[in-house]
Amino acid sequence: DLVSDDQTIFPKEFQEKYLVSRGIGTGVCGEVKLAFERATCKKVAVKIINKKNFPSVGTATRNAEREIEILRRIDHPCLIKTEDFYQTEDTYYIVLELMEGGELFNRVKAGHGLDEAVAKLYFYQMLMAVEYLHRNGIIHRDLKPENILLASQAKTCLIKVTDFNQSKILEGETLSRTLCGTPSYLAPEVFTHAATTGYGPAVDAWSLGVLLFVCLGGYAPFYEHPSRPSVQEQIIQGEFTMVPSKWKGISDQAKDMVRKLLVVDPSLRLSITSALKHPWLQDPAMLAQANKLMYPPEDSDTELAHNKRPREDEEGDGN
Ligand SMILES: C/C(=N\O)c1ccc(O)cc1O
Repeated sequence: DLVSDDQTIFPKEFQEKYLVSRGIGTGVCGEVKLAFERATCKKVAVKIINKKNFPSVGTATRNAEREIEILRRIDHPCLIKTEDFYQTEDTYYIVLELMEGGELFNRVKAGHGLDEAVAKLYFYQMLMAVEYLHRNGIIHRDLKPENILLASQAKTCLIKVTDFNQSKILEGETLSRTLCGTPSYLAPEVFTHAATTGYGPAVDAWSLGVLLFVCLGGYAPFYEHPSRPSVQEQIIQGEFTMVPSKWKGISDQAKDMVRKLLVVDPSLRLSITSALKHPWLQDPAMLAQANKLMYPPEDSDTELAHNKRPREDEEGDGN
């Protein structure tokens, strides 16, 4: 095994395929580094996860390989692709698609929300990605701004959801591990029913509601404050405030979407499918923009390609 500049140990076969560069992100479950695939110079992201954060027994490791196979088949324009997977005795190395725009977390500056039109474009793509996961039997369970990546520095860009694989690959989440991260995005039933009746895909609808609240308002709906109940209590009560100064200029339809997602009772909460039908998203210009980002026309269909080819009525040797 060779050691990279900051003492991270990488397996030899990994080093033979990838050249590791600088750190580009850190999360609860591991560090992310930029790397280059030696054969193609293609840039990738490598998530390095210390197994002690995911206590695994023999069966879990076998599960990891099986889960990797499932995840390799996951294919949606708004989901980060798992490109490769290595493990040593104490570490997982997950090679992921690189997103040049980084984390949404860095785009939603404290105190300033995104333009409503930008938030709508991003939120629609998140809904499409999560609806696809649910259709494939995967509940994300950890949707938050750090797990929403942007394809470029442009405001109007493709977004991709990541980390849906970690909890799926690295053995099912235990409630204790779920509670080890920041609870701000966790749905109420994770605290009140998870240990007994468990929880379903509606937890992702709640987290998307929190994400949309943060993108529009520029602050979190449930947050630690000395004079307030604990975040867990605020969530269980569904207590949040849309501060007028922060929400002035935001449309009533956008606020209605947030209010219908941040509903404590999962059976009454807006489902992902219903959210996609909400009036706020019936916006042809946004839908056209999102579809162009998710399904870009093939090169041969773009006007650029047309400009290169002489038209039939033009001079040319006919080839
Ligand atoms: C996890 C990940 N990609 O899969 C990633 C994480 C952080 C970042 O700045 C860029 C990235 O592409």
